[in-house]
Amino acid sequence: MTRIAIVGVAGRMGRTLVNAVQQDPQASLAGGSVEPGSSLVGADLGELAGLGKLGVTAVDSLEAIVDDFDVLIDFTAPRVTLGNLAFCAEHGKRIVIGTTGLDDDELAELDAYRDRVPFVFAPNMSVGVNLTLKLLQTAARALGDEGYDIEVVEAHHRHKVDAPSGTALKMGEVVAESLGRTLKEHGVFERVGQCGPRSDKEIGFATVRAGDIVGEHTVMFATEGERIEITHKASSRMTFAKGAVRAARWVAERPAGRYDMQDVLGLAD
Ligand SMILES: NC(=O)C1=CN([C@@H]2O[C@H](COP(=O)(O)OP(=O)(O)OC[C@H]3O[C@@H](n4cnc5c(N)ncnc54)[C@H](OP(=O)(O)O)[C@@H]3O)[C@@H](O)[C@H]2O)C=CC1
Ligand SMILES: O=C(O)C1=N[C@H](C(=O)O)C[C@H](O)C1
Repeated sequence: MTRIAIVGVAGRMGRTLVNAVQQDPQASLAGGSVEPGSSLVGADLGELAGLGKLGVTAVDSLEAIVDDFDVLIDFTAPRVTLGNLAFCAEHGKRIVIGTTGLDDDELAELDAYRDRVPFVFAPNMSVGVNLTLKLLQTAARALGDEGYDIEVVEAHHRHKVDAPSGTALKMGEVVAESLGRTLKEHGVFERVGQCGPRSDKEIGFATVRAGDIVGEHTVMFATEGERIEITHKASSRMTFAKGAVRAARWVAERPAGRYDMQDVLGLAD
């Protein structure tokens, strides 16, 4: 049985994760945290998640539950996540990180923990998106150098704070790597005004934010006469939450290292 605690348990993903842990017979809900000073400290996690009382209450400090859990699941914000990674290093815990929007410095800071903490870090925990990454690798190798323009389009709910999504960036990176390109050199994140025609090798990104869209990603390979689109649409956050719980069970048995969902799902090259 893997004992799991959830950081940001009152958030959109936090509440969904409570449901996913409860549905998994090999996982138990060991605790959950909310932001320090939150009015939800002491709230029952089951009630937060719409499941009725579970007898496990929200805390505002991981110290309070440090002996109760084996693996932390964190879908919050970059600085919060990095603090929790340090906590895990100090206390011999494991962590699954779904947080997106880390900048280059934050990514370097995260990476520095790879020898000290077993952790899974992935911008999208769904099986479907991770399979899509493999399809993109194949498509990019076959089409990318044959005159096909590559564009990534993503759509999310109106509350999302980072753009492009972590998944869109990952999709762009996979395509770029397959073609010996980099997003630093070839990524185009804005087109406005007299921006001129596109260049052959650029990889463009477009972002939609509207209503309650859970998460949609399309990578387009377009040339004269045809267009191929590889699309993933999430219709429920449970797909991410179930993946995260699967990752928590998986990482509970692993030595220190930085892993992603391709490792968890056995899809890594
Ligand atoms: N990898 C994946 O598969 C997925 C990743 N994500 C990513 O997960 C992240 C969260 O998304 P979402 O759930 O929609 O966002 P929410 O804003 O709904 O949830 C984040 C929660 O974290 C809480 N929080 C902030 N600081 C702390 C703290 N110090 N301790 C404990 N809790 C804290 C917030 O509380 P408060 O509201 O009080 O500030 C909030 O409840 C985003 O980066 C998103 O992109 C989302 C879905 C899937
Ligand atoms: O913020 C979200 O909601 C999501 N974020 C992730 C991302 O940035 O890729 C994954 C998913 O699409 C939902």
